[in-house]
Order: sequence, then C-alpha cells, then structure tokens
Amino acid sequence: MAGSIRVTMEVGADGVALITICNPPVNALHPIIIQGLKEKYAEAADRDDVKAIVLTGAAGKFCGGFDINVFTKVHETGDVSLMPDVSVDLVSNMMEDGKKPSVAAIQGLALGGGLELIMGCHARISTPEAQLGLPELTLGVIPGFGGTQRLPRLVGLPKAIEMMLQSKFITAKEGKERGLIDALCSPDDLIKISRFWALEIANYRKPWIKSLGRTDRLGSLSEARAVLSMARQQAKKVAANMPQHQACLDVVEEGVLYGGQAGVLKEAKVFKELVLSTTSRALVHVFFAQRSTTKVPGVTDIQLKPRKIRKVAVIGGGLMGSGIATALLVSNISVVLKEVNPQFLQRGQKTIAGNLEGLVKRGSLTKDKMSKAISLLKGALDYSDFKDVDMVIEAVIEKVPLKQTIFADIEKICPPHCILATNTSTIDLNIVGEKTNSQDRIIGAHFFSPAHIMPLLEIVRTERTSPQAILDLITVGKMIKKVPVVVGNCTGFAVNRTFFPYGQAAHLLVSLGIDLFRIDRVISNFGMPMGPFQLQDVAGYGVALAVKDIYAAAFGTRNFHSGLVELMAKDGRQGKINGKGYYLYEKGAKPKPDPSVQHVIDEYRRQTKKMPGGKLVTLSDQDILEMVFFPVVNEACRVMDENMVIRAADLDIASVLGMGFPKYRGGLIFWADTVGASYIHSKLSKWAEIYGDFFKPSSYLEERAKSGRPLRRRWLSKLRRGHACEVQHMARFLLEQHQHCLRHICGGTQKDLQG
Ligand SMILES: C[C@H](O)CC(=O)SCCNC(=O)CCNC(=O)[C@H](O)C(C)(C)COP(=O)(O)OP(=O)(O)OC[C@H]1O[C@@H](n2cnc3c(N)ncnc32)[C@H](O)[C@@H]1OP(=O)(O)O
Repeated sequence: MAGSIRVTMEVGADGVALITICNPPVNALHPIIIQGLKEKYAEAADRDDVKAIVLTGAAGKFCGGFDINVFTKVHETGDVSLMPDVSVDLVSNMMEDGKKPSVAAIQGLALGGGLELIMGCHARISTPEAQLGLPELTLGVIPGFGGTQRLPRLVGLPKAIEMMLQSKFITAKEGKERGLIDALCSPDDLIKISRFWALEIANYRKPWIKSLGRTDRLGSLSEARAVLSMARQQAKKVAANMPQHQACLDVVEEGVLYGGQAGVLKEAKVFKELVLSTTSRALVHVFFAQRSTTKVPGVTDIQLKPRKIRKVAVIGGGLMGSGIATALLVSNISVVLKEVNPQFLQRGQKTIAGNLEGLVKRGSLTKDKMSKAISLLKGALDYSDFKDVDMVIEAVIEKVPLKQTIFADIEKICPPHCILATNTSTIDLNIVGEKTNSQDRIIGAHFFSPAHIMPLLEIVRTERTSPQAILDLITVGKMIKKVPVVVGNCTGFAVNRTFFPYGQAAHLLVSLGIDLFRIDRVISNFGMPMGPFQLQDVAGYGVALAVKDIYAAAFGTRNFHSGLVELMAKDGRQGKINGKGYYLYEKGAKPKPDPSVQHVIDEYRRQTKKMPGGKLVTLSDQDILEMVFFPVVNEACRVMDENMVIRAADLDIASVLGMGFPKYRGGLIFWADTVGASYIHSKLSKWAEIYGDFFKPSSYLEERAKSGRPLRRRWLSKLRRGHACEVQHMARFLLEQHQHCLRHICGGTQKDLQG
C-alpha cells in the first residue's frame, strides 16, 4: 500500500499490535483502508508474537467515518457492490469475534463508520474531548457497520436513538458516563494505557466484552417498544419527507426483537436500499457542495495567504449590524460598533448583549465566553477608532447617497489594507463605491437575518474586487462559522435575485383566487421552513416595500407587480412586528391563520382583476408548488447564464442555507434537475401564454430543455467565450458523457472503464 492512504501495523515487544489508520485529513475509511484493516487483522490473528491489538488513527484523529466519496461513486454508477463488506466481514468476524482482543485508542473524532469500528473492539480508551457520533442519517443512510445494533447495547436505547436520529455528537467524557467509553486519559498516555488494557483483556484480568451480545442496556421489551413508538412519532414530525429515520428505527427494532445478529443483517440490507435513494443522492451532494464553496478559481488557487483580521468596525447597530457584530465577537474578533447618536448606539449594544444571552440560553455559548465577547466590543460615535481596523462592514439602511458618503469617509480614515465591505442586499457595489478610489477593496458581505445564527455569507465581488480581499473575507467567514459563497454583482446578488419570483408567484396565485394559507401549506409540506406569506410576516413588510421598485426596474416584464403588501399595511397589519399579518402572532403560541385578512384579499383581487371571468382559478397542489418554484428555477438559470455563481452547486448551498430550501432535496438546481429541464420548460411556456411574461422561460432553460442536458452543466456558447475554467468544465462534461455512453454500450462500471 503506497502513498498517504494506508494502514500500518507495528508489533511491540509487549506482544501488542498497534494498527493505525492513515488517510488525511480525517482518516476516512476508503476501500484501501478497509482492505488494509482486513489484512492487518488477519496478520495479527496469525502471528504468534501478537497477543492483543490496539486500533488507532494517525495525526490525532481516530476516524471521520466511511469515505463519502464512495457514496458518490455508487450514485453515479448505481453499483452498490462498490461498498466493501465491513459489517460482518471485518467488524463482527475479524474484530469482535476474533481470537485476540482489540482495544480502540481514540483521539479527535470517531464518527460514523469510525465509531462503528470502535464499538466492535472489546474496550475503548479515549481523550476526554474526542467527538463521538453516528451522523449517517444526514447523508440519507443509516449506520451500516453495525452501529444501529451496538450503540443501543452500549448507551441504552433512548440515548442511541437520539444520537442517530438527531445525528448528535457527544464528547468522550459524556461517552464515559454513558458506558460507550471505558477509560479517559491524556493524549500522551493514550497508546500506553490502551496497550496495557488490551493485554489485561488478553490475560483475562479485564472482561472480554462483545457489544453485540449484550442486552443489559436495552431494557424490557415493553420499555423498548414505548421508546421506539415515541421516536417514530417524533420522526414523522421532523423528517416527514425522508425515509432514513423510520428505516433506522425498523432496523433497531429488528435487533431488539430478534437479537443483534439479525439486526446487523437487516441493517446491511436496508443500508444498501437507502444508499441508492434520491434523499441520499441529494444529501451527499450537499455535503460536498458545501465544502466546495470556498474553492474559488483565481482566488484560493493562486498561493495567496489570508491576512489576519483582528479588529472589525461595524457601521450601524440595527438588527443586521448587531447580528454581524455578535457573530464576530463570539469568534474572538474585536468589534467597533459605530452609530450616529448615543441612543442608537446603546440600542445596538443592548441588542448584541441580548443576542449573546440568547446563545447562552441555547447552550451554544458559555457564560465565560459571553463575558469575553462583551469585553471585545467598543462603541463609537465617530471614526477615530477606525484607524487600525482590518475590515469595515457597513450595515446601514439601503440608501445610496448615505452609503456613498460613508465609503468616501472611511476610505480616508481606515488603513490602506483595510477591507471595505457592505452588507447591502440589493444595491450595486460599483454604485456604493463610486465616490472612492478603493474599488479593489470594496466587497459585499451579505449576511442573512439573524446574522449571528443564519449560516450563509454571500460574498459579492465586482470585476475590480481584488482576490486578496475576497480571500480575506472567505477566511473571516470561516472563522465566524459561516459558509461563504462567492457571487457576482447584480441586483439582489445570487440569493435574493434567484428567489425574487418566490414571493411574487405566491401573490400572483392569490390574485388568481388561490387561498393563501393553502399556498403556505403546500410549500411547507414540500419542506420549506414556512410558506411565502408567513415568511413575509416574519421578515416584515418593510423589506418587501423597500425592494419593490428596485426589482421592478431591474427585472422588467418578468417582474410581477403586486399591491398586496400596501393593502395589508393600510389595514393596520405589519406582520409579526405588530402581531397581525396574514397570521396572528401571540407570545409563546404558534402563528394562527387570521380569517379576517380575507377582506384585504378580496380587495386585492378586485384591484388586480386577474381571475378569468371573475371566477376563482382551480389548481392542484402540484400546480401550486410548481408555479411557485419553477419561476425561481428560471431565474436561477439566468444567474448561472450570467456567471453570477462559480458553479451550480453554489446556488444549491445558497438556497439551502439562505432560504431554507430542503437540504434533503439537494438544493434548488439539484432538485430542478431531478424534475427535468424539459418538464419545467414546458410548464413555464404554457403558463407564460396564459398569465404573461412572469413565467416566460429563459434562453438558458430553453437550451437545456432542447438539448436534454441537466441545468447544472455549462453549455457550448459559454465555451466559445473562451473562459479557461469553462473549457475545463466542458472537457470534463464531454468525458463524462463519453463514459456514460460507453457504460451503456458495455454495461460495465466506472471501474471497468477506468481499467
Ligand atoms: C457505513 C457507515 O456507517 C457510513 C459512514 O460512515 S458515512 C460517514 C459518516 N461520517 C460523517 O458523516 C462525517 C462527515 N464529516 C464531517 O462531519 C466533518 O468533515 C468532520 C467533522 C469530520 C471534520 O470537519 P472539519 O474539520 O470542519 O473539516 P471538513 O472541511 O468538513 O472536512 C475536511 C475534508 O475532509 C473531507 N471529509 C470529511 N469527512 C469525510 C468522509 N467521511 N469521507 C470523505 N471525506 C471526508 C471533507 O470533504 C473535506 O475535504 P476537502 O478538504 O477536500 O474539502
């Protein structure tokens, strides 16, 4: 076995074989590793000088689980046999039932298949902070190396179900309290103590325990049934559209009823079915897509080094500014919060304190860290503290002259290396920076509200923004635990622009006579956190009113003019702010549909005169879903066509993290490709004829529909423009097409073709 992916074995004079998994960065269980483990275990079993085995991971990490790249290969080929047999072959037969005892020496993390390996060992020694978990359900599958059977037998059914269904990690310290870990020790002592423990088992001075044979933590049958039944009800609520939660419970139940061996066999069968599901394809896509957003050609591949950002000035202490300041402070970045007067400043500081207290209440921040964060905050009423800041993030109201003045002022005061960022969600960055000579360091840092919680950071670059400024903001984004997505400079940028038709389509449907609460229901059932009307209530009508004219000017005839929000405001409704919108909001209660909103809707329909012959239009739930989302997909096509995103997968991540598009559908473009460009195009064309240009298909969509190519791939006219990366995309695309054809002709696998 050559290269960095390998399993090593060293046999000491004490008779302990130390088997080490090496596959940086997280020691994932690549098929080469699995093969290596089987070989080393077989060798250790055969050698007379080996009495016991210690299994560990290289470079301070035990193992991040099975190699998820193999799932991608299975998805591409449909060939489940690419999954090596680990559960029975390695974990049950060679490790747990092997003739020499194994002890796991754990550091850093043991996740998924990694945790399943250690549960096949006869004892587990760990450093206290190591992270333990079975996150397989987040990939649309269930644990497949015996985890559904051994975890309940080690930590008890309720905790095991919680860890699997919620993909919850625990520390080894908690693992020790729960019976998953046998002993804790420092990293320096880890191997020494594990060797000792392994020899103690080999010499029968410590018990030789096989987890799969245990029943003492499972409780009585009736208790187990009650726990499973409650878990099923909960899963129905939180994971209605996903198969893996109920499947996981079925497999756990099999083991409770018929024993661990039966459970392991059922687990293997169900795992193989789930790995081919659409949900798994979507979730694995999201896993890699999320990690690829920070790979930006021309920025992260040109040997630039990120500069240190120690102090940031935030201008504006409103909802956005305070949220941004909070996110920076909790990541140990000093913040100067600038406001125009003492009252506004105090209000901003109070909001930040409230945000921090909220994080403490949610358990995501300790009191000590909260005090540290507060100590890093300084209020300011002028720019004197801006002399040594590394970055400014402007978060004032969306007024062009105000922003232009601010940028002209800060350009004079801030040091020349300082990045000048704006949190605008709509205004062209070239206009914001028009009165400066610093276009190379002007950049958009578009956070989503509440900024200290929402994970997306849309980084907007103009043609003149320097790669260094982009790299620095990506780095800050990662430091403050956001997922940065780099996008181009256009009205609404990538996220708001793509989703501008979302709310408008809902208004259009209401004008045709569709019940607004039904629209919200259809959209939430699809998997959005809430429907478009509730979203509007929660966001406040000010946002909708502020962007209305900007969208109308930018999007021409594909913009749908709706007067509904104005009518709502005229009726004394402000949404959640005053507790009265389309829904009624009472403290501590769920929002309730407000039937009295009907007279506003009637007035709106009278004014818009969209209902044919004055009669309510009849549509199915599927029509409603498609009429809301297909225009969004259509705009996404334009966003891709204009190169506003680097790759289609970036829009998937932006839609999931910025708009709450269901992750298990893979993001907007991934989902659209499962529906098919041709179908979407035909529907939009039909509606465009009946209802006008709002639905008119874009040329990109039309091309895809005609050519039969998925939306996520670049097309030939782009190639003619000669962008180097597009040439690469196209080459890869042609190669994939070629392989695809060959596969059909030969009926072979990817591996056959490579061979
Ligand atoms: C049969 C079995 O039951 C099935 C399984 O085991 S399925 C796998 C279960 N394991 C998981 O789901 C864990 C997935 N990984 C993670 O959650 C996180 O990567 C982590 C907590 C391990 C580390 O997080 P973090 O330090 O932030 O690093 P992160 O950027 O996520 O990962 C580092 C690199 O490792 C890769 N990686 C992480 N886990 C991986 C895995 N299990 N397989 C393949 N690659 C993996 C990432 O893709 C990334 O690659 P890149 O640098 O080329 O983008």
